[in-house]
Amino acid sequence: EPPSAEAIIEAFEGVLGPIRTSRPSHAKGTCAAGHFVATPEGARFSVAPVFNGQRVPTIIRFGVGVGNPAGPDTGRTTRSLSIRFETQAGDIWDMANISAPIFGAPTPEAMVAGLVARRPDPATGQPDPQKVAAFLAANPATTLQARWLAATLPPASWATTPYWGVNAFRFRGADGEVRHVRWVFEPRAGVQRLTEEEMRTRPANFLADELRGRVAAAPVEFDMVLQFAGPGDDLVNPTIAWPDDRPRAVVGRLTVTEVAPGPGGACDPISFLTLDLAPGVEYSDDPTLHARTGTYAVSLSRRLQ
Ligand code: HEM
Repeated sequence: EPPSAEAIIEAFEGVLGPIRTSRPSHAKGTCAAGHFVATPEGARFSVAPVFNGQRVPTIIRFGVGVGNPAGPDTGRTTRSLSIRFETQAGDIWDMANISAPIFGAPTPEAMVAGLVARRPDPATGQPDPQKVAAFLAANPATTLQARWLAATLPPASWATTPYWGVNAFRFRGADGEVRHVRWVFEPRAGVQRLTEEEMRTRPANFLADELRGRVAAAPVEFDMVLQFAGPGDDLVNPTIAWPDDRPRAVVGRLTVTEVAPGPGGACDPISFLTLDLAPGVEYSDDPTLHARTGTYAVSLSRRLQ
């Protein structure tokens, strides 16, 4: 039995304290808005309404993978791009994507065990380094994302990094065929990362103003690209990326046209994980994907109390 949503939230709260107003993960963020338009390839690979080629309004949240809303924009953590699509007919699809191709836990059990191992020791207020080391030694898959982040400089802008959906999904195409896919949002501005020097000198809160400046000059765009699973590709473990040479298709373009002038906004009362698009887009059997649904809902209800 995988851990319940309540058990997962309790594990987060054991490390970060009670959830009150901010998210326990990607606590820092800025609301934005724009629209999505699918390509003909999008309509070919999914019968979901979002891919019908019409302009679909979106509510967007750009985030930073920190446990505290005051965390720095310059650290070797993930950045995020969360999107709510809402079609003219009222179909809603929410997704939360990160700036790394893999996740930090292979299963919900490993995620909970990792959080429990990092619970601060009441005597010191710090996690017990021995417990953390023993957990990592016993769960090497939980070190893969941290290794990727250690080897990759952080983005210079929210507009200059790819964002991966990470979990596998099933797309039902216009031909009736069901395909296992993962997606990535590729920045039309190209990939640009901070230098080591800039990591030290950029202010802790540079990302929101940088994005406001960019969008004031011209919309910021991303191509949504599907990657199709090949034979033997892992469909249930988000710590394993699929090989780069798998077939791809550009299925749509996201255009960011507005950035909130300050904190808060329309993205805050959303937990970005609603899937209302069956039969065009469905969950894979990945247990970490299934664990997200209830957990995001519980987190939302606590932070909106
Ligand atoms: C066992 C698996 C996972 C658990 C238990 C989990 C848990 C959570 C929770 C509790 C939140 C806060 C939600 C809210 O308050 O609205 C969150 C946010 C987030 N998670 Fe996960 N997560 C999991 C897997 C993933 C994966 C695989 C990704 C990779 C794409 C991911 C990316 C994000 C992002 C981007 C956010 C911020 C969403 C926003 O902007 O509101 N998570 N996660």
